[in-house]
Amino acid sequence: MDVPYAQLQLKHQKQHMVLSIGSIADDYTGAADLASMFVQAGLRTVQWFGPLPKDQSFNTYDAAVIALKTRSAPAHVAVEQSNEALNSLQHLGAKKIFFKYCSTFDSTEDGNIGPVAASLLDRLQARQTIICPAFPGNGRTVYLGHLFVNGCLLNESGMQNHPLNPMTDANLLRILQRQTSKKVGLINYEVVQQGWDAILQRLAVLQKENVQLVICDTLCDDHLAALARAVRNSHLATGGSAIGYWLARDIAEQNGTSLPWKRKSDPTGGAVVLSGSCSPATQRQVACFRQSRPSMALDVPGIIRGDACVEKCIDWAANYLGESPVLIYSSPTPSELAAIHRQFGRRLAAQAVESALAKIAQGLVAGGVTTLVVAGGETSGAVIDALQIPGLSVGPSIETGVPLTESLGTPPLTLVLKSGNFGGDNFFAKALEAAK
Ligand SMILES: Nc1ncnc2c1ncn2[C@@H]1O[C@H](COP(=O)(O)OP(=O)(O)O)[C@@H](O)[C@H]1O
Ligand SMILES: O=C(O)[C@@H](O)C(=O)COP(=O)(O)O
Repeated sequence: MDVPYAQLQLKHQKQHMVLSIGSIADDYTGAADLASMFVQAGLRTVQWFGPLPKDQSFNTYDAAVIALKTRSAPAHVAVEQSNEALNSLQHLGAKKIFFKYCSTFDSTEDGNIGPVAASLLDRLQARQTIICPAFPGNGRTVYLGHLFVNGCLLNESGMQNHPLNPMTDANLLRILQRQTSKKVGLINYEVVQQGWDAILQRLAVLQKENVQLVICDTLCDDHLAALARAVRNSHLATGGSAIGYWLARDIAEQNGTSLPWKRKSDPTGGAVVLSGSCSPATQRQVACFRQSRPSMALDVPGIIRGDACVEKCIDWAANYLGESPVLIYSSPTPSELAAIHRQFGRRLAAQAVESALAKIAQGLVAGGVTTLVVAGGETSGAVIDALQIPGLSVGPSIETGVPLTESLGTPPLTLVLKSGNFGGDNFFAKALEAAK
């Protein structure tokens, strides 16, 4: 049975427990997106890479977002890591749990949204959760269970060409039901439109029918606000960062205002942009930045052959450090990407690019770089892991879903982790300006 959320809040305060909400995100940029929403809603937020350590205090934060790299992992690995993350959040008293996945519902053949959501339900002994990927502010809406990106069906939005998780179906009921044995259902827009009490009633009806995973039509922010209000007392909610914002706002309104964010990092070292995203928005950002700043494309076949491409990029970038930020990228067009996949295989090529960018990041930080803008979720995961960054203090948004952050640990670095499809054409310059 779910306990009223307000009662849990009181219990936390009495026991000096700190986290009002704990989240598990399936990739690093998605986590940054969610963390930025929490901050915007008024919660002091830490982003942590992996389970929160038990011997460390997080009592200066209202919210924690655990970033995992599970989006493209085998389903059993995603479930195992998500469960470990859940344990660590529960240890800190976070009884409101939010599972964050992509607003384009990025999935593998086997999951991982269904298996992870199902496992979290079981572990929390919760009977139902909403499935709410929509992000109307960024053009992602759900209508009659179908996901649209800027008015195009998901499978016609460019996501059908994604290098790791090509999305070739827009029907969320079909996608999710393929991933889990738990029953999947829908609350359609006619109900959502009527407001939170109608949603609550419909959830109760579906619960009687043993529907545990409830996809929610969402066309606008009013729908998100109503959905968040309807699940105020649920232990588990799942979705994109937009529903995360409304859940956090509900909590922040009860908690009061948070303190302003302060930076400790030195912004005067060198700055680089590393991009391994092939998404259309990143393609445009790469093209825009290249017009006015030094840039170098990765030689992917060379990397796979074992040529000294990484060293070449580091040496090249070193010439500019202190003078100008530089861009190092691999953002091939869909046809170039298809050719690479044919020649080397999808996984091998992706891993080679991730590993090269991660090594370049290591070399450049060792050489004095203190600001990194990284484009792409998997790419960010590889870079953060290579730099052994434990967590981030999350600051204000540069653009929707992309916050300015600072690494925890020494020396602090200024970091911007950008989801592939987020940001305007001039995003890289804007992020570097915000990082100054
Ligand atoms: N030339 C390339 N050939 C094959 N894979 C590539 C190439 N360039 C980038 N990739 C891979 O594409 C994937 C992009 O995913 P990601 O970084 O999550 O970006 P996004 O946020 O756009 O999804 C990464 O695994 C990256 O290594
Ligand atoms: O929900 C979203 O769209 C983002 O938060 C996100 O997860 C994007 O993933 P990547 O494009 O792989 O960065």
